[in-house]
Amino acid sequence: VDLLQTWLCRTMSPVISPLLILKLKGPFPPNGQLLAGSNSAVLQYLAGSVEVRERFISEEEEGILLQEIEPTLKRKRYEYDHWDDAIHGYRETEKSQWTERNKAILQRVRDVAFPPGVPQLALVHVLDLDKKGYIKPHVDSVKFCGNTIAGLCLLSSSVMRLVSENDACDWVDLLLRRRSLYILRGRARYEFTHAILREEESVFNGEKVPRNRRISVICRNLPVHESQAVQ
Ligand SMILES: O=C(O)CCC(=O)C(=O)O
Ligand SMILES: [Fe+2]
Ligand SMILES: [Mn+2]
Repeated sequence: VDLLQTWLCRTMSPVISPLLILKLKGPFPPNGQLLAGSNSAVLQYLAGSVEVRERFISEEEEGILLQEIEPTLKRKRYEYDHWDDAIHGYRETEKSQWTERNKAILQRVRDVAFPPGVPQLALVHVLDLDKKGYIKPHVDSVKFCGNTIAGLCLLSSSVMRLVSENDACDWVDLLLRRRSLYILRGRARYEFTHAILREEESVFNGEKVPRNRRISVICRNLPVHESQAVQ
């Protein structure tokens, strides 16, 4: 029985379950659905700890963020060949100073992601993935990052895959459209790895999600021991 389950898991996980294939006949994504998973139990398990908000920023706001980010990024080179890195084809920066307009956008992110008074990292993480870039499955360091990760997605849509660390058969894909905000908390942040799929694998519910250069702007809170230390 174990062998059979393993075999089923291996054949099922990269493709889509029959349940989800049925939905493909409708508009894409079906019912505006942004989450797809290996089974309904895993979708339910993560329901309270994953959020995707489409059109969280306007095109104009995306442009204003890019204007401030681009000069810093352009001075760096994309990194490709560090086999040990979780991220491939990227450059990044951390930023604490923002123009008033962008401060207001980031404050909106913080307001929906974190309850009032939660100690947050002052530095905002800006990650620029090349068209060929991708993020391998990983769990963010519990030493440096608290229970919530909130990321704004600029320039390109992409697919984020969450896979249970207990059972690789349990996975959920998120459709992260350009200008959406995603939030991972609790279970999704601690018990599942997250990854951004490479161009060749960038498929959601059977539909190709074209990948281009993608920039994420990520706000995080502090782990509890850190926030206690600064009080
Ligand atoms: O680009 C993203 O949205 C996720 C980045 C990420 O997983 C990380 O920096 O730990
Ligand atoms: Fe991460
Ligand atoms: Mn390295």
